[in-house]
Amino acid sequence: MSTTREKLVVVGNGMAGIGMLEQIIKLGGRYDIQVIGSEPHPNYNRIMLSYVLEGTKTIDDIVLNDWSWYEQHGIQLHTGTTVTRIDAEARKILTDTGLEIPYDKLIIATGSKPFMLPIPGIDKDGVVGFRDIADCQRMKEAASSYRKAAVIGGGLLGLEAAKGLVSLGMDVTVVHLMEDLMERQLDHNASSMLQAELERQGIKFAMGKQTVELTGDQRVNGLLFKDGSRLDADFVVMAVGIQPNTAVAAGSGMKVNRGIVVDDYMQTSLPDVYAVGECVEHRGVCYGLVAPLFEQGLVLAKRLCGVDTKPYEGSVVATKLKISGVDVFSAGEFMDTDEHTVISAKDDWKRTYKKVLLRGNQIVGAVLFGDVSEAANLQKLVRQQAEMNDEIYGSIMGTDCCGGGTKKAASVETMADDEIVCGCNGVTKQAIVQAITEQGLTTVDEIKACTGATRSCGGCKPVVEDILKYVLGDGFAAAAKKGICGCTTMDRDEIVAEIKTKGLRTIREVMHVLGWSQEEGCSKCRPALNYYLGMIYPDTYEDEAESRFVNERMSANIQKDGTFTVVPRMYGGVTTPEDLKRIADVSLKYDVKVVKVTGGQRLDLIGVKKEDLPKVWEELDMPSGYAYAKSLRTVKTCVGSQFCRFGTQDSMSMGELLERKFERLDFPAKLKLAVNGCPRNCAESSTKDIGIVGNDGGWEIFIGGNGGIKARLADSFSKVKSDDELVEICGAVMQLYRETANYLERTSEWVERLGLDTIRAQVVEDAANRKALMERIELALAQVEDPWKKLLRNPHKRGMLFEHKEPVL
Ligand SMILES: Cc1cc2nc3c(=O)[nH]c(=O)nc-3n(C[C@H](O)[C@H](O)[C@H](O)COP(=O)(O)OP(=O)(O)OC[C@H]3O[C@@H](n4cnc5c(N)ncnc54)[C@H](O)[C@@H]3O)c2cc1C
Ligand SMILES: NC(=O)c1ccc[n+]([C@@H]2O[C@H](COP(=O)([O-])OP(=O)(O)OC[C@H]3O[C@@H](n4cnc5c(N)ncnc54)[C@H](O)[C@@H]3O)[C@@H](O)[C@H]2O)c1
Ligand code: SF4
Ligand code: FES
Repeated sequence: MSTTREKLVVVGNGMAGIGMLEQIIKLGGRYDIQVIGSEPHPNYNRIMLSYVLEGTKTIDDIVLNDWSWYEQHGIQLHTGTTVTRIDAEARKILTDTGLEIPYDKLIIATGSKPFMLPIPGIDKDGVVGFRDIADCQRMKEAASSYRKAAVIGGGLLGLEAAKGLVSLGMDVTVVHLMEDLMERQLDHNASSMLQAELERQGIKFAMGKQTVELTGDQRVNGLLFKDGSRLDADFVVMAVGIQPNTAVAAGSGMKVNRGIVVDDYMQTSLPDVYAVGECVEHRGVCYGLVAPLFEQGLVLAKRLCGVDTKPYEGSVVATKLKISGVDVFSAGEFMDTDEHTVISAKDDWKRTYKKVLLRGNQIVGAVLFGDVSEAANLQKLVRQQAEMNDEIYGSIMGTDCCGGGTKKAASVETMADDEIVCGCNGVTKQAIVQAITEQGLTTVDEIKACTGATRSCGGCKPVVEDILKYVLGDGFAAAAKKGICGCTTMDRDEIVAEIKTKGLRTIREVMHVLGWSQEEGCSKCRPALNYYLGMIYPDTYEDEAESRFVNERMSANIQKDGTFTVVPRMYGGVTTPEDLKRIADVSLKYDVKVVKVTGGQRLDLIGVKKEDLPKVWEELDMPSGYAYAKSLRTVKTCVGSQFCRFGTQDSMSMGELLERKFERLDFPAKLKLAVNGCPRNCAESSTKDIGIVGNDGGWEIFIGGNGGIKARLADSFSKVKSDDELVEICGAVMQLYRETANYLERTSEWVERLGLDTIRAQVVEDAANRKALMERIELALAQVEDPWKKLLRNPHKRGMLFEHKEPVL
């Protein structure tokens, strides 16, 4: 028996080709594999280029299979190499680098290229498509040297490109041929709501414009439209659709229409030659999204491994725009006709819109704007062409009152094993179930690390969570439960509940009554219990300073040389010449080593000796900036409407108001805010725990942002019309966070754990609950006092903490 393996050659090192190879590896296929790719990179997640452009991901972050993956699986990779010809008779491919590689089975996965409008000026400098890493780098470079960008095409790609360029500081106009954006996915209602939202985020639009020429000398300097009008632009991104890469296939005699024609098993018109991905035309359709290409890849991989498979019968596509704060979803049919039964709801105040289309009684399409919590569910229903019934209606249209959890579990049960749950990464229900049962996974994060599901747009997270609940059943709650430290098996919720029901009042009492394994507790549980008790009994609990971390005990940040830092409060980042003079005098007098402007717009006096701290605070006579505390740190503001010509809201005054109102309160972890006068967002709301952005009609609130190690963009949470509403929603969010977060849990983790919808339901939708939360935070706020003022009044404590010779650590 021959031991020689068959030669499998893949042309194209993109998501489709490599996704299919991953399946072959999983199925144990035995081939000698070679991959040829034009780009100089290993396989990466093309869809994440939008995030690379806006700066929230790096190229390294989006690599799907690094160089070692190819080595590990014995795959020979030729990067920077383009296949120029297929010799189907001699069964070999030829490359631009002079390679001739024989094959037994050949897979074409050459994807698409951006369609460049055939107009005069298209070859000028400063005109790019947006398809690969090189394009992305060109765009980032342009943003550092040029200011006015035009993006031609208001589809998914054009809008994501425009948002990325706005984030890079460019002045961006989207030029769109039609009157409605994303007209291939959205109806007029959703489209106009989308446009309004994107305008709020700083994108400009030129609608119904046909570009007939790109003007300029060597470099583009503008666009000329058919109606004679013009637009200045020194950088142009072409995003008017894509064209399958078929040249090599066509040149080898394969049947090619718009794409390479394949049958239901991805076979081309030539023997032993297959094709997958965007280069393919299947039953007359060329796809431009990743979910179909993973479905195609799975069928082909099974075929090549001799595993029984259903034919590929086409995909029902769903889209989600990857722009933070813009929730829009579309699946299946989206334009209503006389043949449809239409279920719809539009709320102009909340700026939400839902539409579900039925043919007969079958769900054949859906469009959502503003609230996409039902997206994953609807995507499945549309794919299954499910029959509408009262239960489904109730859950989608929000008239449901009970039993949601049970229904979700049931709907997971009816999913086919090979149904793709994560479209972006081609992960099936079966792969997730196997990962849970065989590897003992208990969290979505573990499933993400193991299977890749939820790794990209995150749209599949609710379904992954449902699968987790469904597979683990009662074990889900047990698995999720972990003691807060080694001293107890109780989690936060249980401890807080026991403190309340048993009326426990001190740390020692909690540890004793709840059976702590170590009588004195540990450095993990003591600060946590101190916080929980203070949160539960704000007006009566006696804070135990010795249970706090050293920085909080000293009300200053200790540095590596043993000195401390002093950060005076500057409300909203605004100061006065008098305060600055005092800071300068004190800095000189006490020999401050460095005065540093912090990321939160405050002044940090670094290098103050421990014994000088009380005197420094006394002479500064300014409130503490709490730079050491699990508390409200800073409210960063932009200039806003007082001075900025773009400003629609007074961000400086609002920042000051919020900082004065909520300072000094204990939180589970540090809390940072930002307030902006308009969607240009100069004070960077998206990386703050609470980010506020002014707009013409009021304010938009974002929550759960984080710019630290685990960076996370804040989610759009609520839009309000008045300053009072803004303060109330912010206060209620803060109190809910105080009451439900684990100690040290940042809002970025808290929002992911609780879910935005749960938080919104308690804070925005339930007015009575919001009021109650506000009352409780007001009670807590009534107790707070500046720690330095308090300390300076207490000579004994001052002596003990700062003039005592023993180390305090
Ligand atoms: C910015 C951006 C954002 C996107 N966002 C989403 C999203 O959110 N959701 C979604 O579903 N889809 C999204 N897409 C679309 C998605 O990325 C594509 O559907 C997917 O990458 C197509 O995979 P593919 O393997 O068929 O083609 P590609 O990923 O294009 O891979 C083809 C590879 O083949 C190489 N190649 C071509 N010709 C040759 C040759 N002759 N010899 C050697 N190599 C060759 C190309 O250089 C390329 O590397 C996005 C696309 C872009 C550009
Ligand atoms: N979030 C996502 O799912 C996502 C994001 C980016 C890209 N993609 C995919 O990448 C591919 C490319 O995206 P795309 O947006 O370029 O393609 P597209 O075909 O979806 O949209 C192109 C848009 O350009 C408009 N247009 C066409 N000719 C024009 C002209 N002369 N002037 C102005 N506008 C014109 C069209 O009306 C259309 O709305 C698509 O397959 C898309 O699905 C998906
Ligand atoms: S400073 Fe404020 S108001 Fe002015 S452009 Fe920036 S975000 Fe808008
Ligand atoms: S569907 Fe986008 S990450 Fe899963």
